Amino acid sequence: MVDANTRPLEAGVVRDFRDELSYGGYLHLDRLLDAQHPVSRPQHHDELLFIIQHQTVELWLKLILHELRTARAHLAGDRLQPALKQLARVKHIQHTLTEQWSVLATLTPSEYVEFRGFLGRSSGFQSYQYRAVEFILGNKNADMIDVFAHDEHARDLLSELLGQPSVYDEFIRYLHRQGHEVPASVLDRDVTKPHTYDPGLVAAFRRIYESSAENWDAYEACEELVDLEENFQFWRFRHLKTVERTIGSKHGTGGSSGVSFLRAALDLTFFPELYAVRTEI
Ligand code: HEM
Ligand SMILES: N[C@@H](CC(=O)c1ccccc1NC=O)C(=O)O
Repeated sequence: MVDANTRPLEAGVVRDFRDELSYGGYLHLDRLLDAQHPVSRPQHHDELLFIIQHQTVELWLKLILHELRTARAHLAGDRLQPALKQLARVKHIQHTLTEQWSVLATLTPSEYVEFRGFLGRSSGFQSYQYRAVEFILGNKNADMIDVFAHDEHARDLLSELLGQPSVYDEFIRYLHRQGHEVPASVLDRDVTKPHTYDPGLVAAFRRIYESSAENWDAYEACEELVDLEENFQFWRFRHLKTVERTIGSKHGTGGSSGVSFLRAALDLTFFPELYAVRTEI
């Protein structure tokens, strides 16, 4: 134990950053910490929580998208293990994002209603990074881009991802190159449309799951994708429950019916055949 209950600074500790890269400089903390601008008047205490909760989500979404793009490129280049490494990282980020809901759940309905009106028609529905992650995972919907008529950067990003194969498309193409029998209709599909259920693909996965020892790589990758989808659904579910306890069945600021609109998203699936194969085994 230190006598004075204080830790003396060691002689080697760097103190002069006039000519050195500092922590704040490297991370651009000046910009990062100057990006929280509550709009409520008089300023409501809890609006800072609301802003920071969303900003941290957006930072993690940026990293998820970065990792998924790289995972997709690895799959396209037949580098399965590096792709799985990126997906493992995405799964950890998803855990953090799902856990993070508990912070916002401390916002009571009476607190939120005091500044909700100041949010106007803005809504998480307009998160282009969230939509980008959905697109790269295969939940394509060109209509979603309409919301970004005001934002060229968002429109360009989403249009780019809409026209590219999803992570699932690249995985299926990889399986085909590895000699797995995959329906041509799936390989040649219009990638701007959402992936739809294909029984021929279920048959391909069934062969992989029934001879897992001989198809270990593919088998492992299938289970990683199921983890990823499940984690995505856990996030959606926590969002739904947080919304339910905060605004009940009010309509959303973005113009939707609110909770029932969000509940419908729980029926969506990125990888339907990976779920269907479970019934076949
Ligand atoms: C008290 C907190 C929150 C409430 C009451 C709430 C409410 C809603 C509602 C009602 C919608 C439906 C669209 C609309 O009409 O507005 C929605 C969508 C959405 N929200 Fe939130 N939200 C909350 C927090 C968050 C947070 C922290 C995020 C993280 C970025 C988020 C991200 C989203 C996304 C991505 C959508 C679109 C979901 C989809 O298309 O299925 N929300 N939210
Ligand atoms: N849609 C929410 C408002 C909301 O939560 C929100 C508002 C602005 C930016 C992000 C938001 N988060 C999620 O939708 C509501 O209806 O209360």
